[in-house]
Amino acid sequence: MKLGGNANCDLAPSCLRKEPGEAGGIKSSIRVDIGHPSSSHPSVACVRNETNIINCLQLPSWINFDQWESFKAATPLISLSIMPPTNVQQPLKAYNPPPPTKEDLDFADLALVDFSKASTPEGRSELARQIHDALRDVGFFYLVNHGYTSAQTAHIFDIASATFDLVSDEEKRDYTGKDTSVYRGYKPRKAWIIDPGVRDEIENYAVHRNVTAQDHPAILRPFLPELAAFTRHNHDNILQTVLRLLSLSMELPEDTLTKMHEFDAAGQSAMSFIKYHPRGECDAPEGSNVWLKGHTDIGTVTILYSQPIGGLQILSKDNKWRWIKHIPNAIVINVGDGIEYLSGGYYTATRHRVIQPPLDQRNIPRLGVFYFAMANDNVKLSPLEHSPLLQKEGIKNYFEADMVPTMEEWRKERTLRYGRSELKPSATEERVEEESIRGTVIKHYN
Ligand SMILES: O=C(O)CCC(=O)C(=O)O
Ligand SMILES: [Fe+2]
Repeated sequence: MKLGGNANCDLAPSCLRKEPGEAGGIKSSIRVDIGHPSSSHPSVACVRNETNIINCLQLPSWINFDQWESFKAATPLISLSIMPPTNVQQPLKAYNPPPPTKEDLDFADLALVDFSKASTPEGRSELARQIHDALRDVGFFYLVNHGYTSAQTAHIFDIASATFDLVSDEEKRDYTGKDTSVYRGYKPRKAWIIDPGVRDEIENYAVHRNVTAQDHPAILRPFLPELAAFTRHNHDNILQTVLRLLSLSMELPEDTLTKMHEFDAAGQSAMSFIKYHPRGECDAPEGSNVWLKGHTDIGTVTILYSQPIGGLQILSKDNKWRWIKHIPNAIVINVGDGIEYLSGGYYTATRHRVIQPPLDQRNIPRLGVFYFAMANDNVKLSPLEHSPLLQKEGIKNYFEADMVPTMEEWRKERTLRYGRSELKPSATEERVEEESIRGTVIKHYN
């Protein structure tokens, strides 16, 4: 193992990055840029003090975790990020979900958007029309040919499964998010109120898109390059393309929304793994089968990797809850509050919930992989008034002029209250509870 004691690391410019907004850009911690696993970017860890890179370590293929742990212990650092070489990965147990339900359920009719058409301007115009109609009529749609193979997606599910099943409760506690205004690290079961006297059985593990911006349990560390590539793919390929189509669909320049969602800007677009533990019969009051209350998503675009265990339902225009059907290796897309406010109500954030899975899948834990996109923190969630379409169709303002939140304010206020704040029963709708945030009403459905 080479432990050079100088700054002569030709990888340094690419492996260290300035923290945005910092004076002089130097922080007393180190960063390792991860690179794409399909490239030949070597695994490297760099150590820096206040001003200089003092040591770069190129990790040879034979390093193991004990050696890495001793290196870390022997190195007086404030913080350290590492991309371990991919060949120290232990193979993970494959996650094998059950087959899709055979029950004849009332499924929502979602459009299938073929992303392979997005590479040409003509294709994007066609897809922009398609997602326009899908969002106006139904609110959710599928994406296929999104660039990840079934095997790549399956391995992300293997990692998600290990995040919950192969980490001890004690270690989970060390990586549990402390700040309840942001999803980061684990959220344990029972943190949220579902019904009076009923708590959730949902475990979450949220990962900032810059995966080295937080520490991870040991089992995940060898997979950080893969997870980094995954958040990049979600952000740069899937999200940015959806945003281009959305901008076009509102007759706006194609980069209108992409500029509001920069990977490197301050913001909270993040990946999440979610595990729903089956609820015991006695844990819920008679007749309550809601696992995650009906809600709108807080951010702009939600990317949900289709998985076979049923339970996700959307509230259709006719006020009926309809199931989302599993399509292997498809992505399910919906828009959240952010797009509703930016589009002045032209696109509404469709309400959705998770209920107990159908009978033939009962008592099976339900695992999900998501990328929850948010606009840059400093984006004001006011309508894109220069859209000719919105001007024609009418623009709704959800907030008084001096109350319009930024994305950061909105996500923090919503996250802080979610599952914790007191909700009032709606005066007009049954099984609906409400809260008011900045003078706008947020509804929660059972
Ligand atoms: O688990 C699902 O299928 C949906 C989860 C969801 O809606 C959310 O976490 O916002
Ligand atoms: Fe949601």
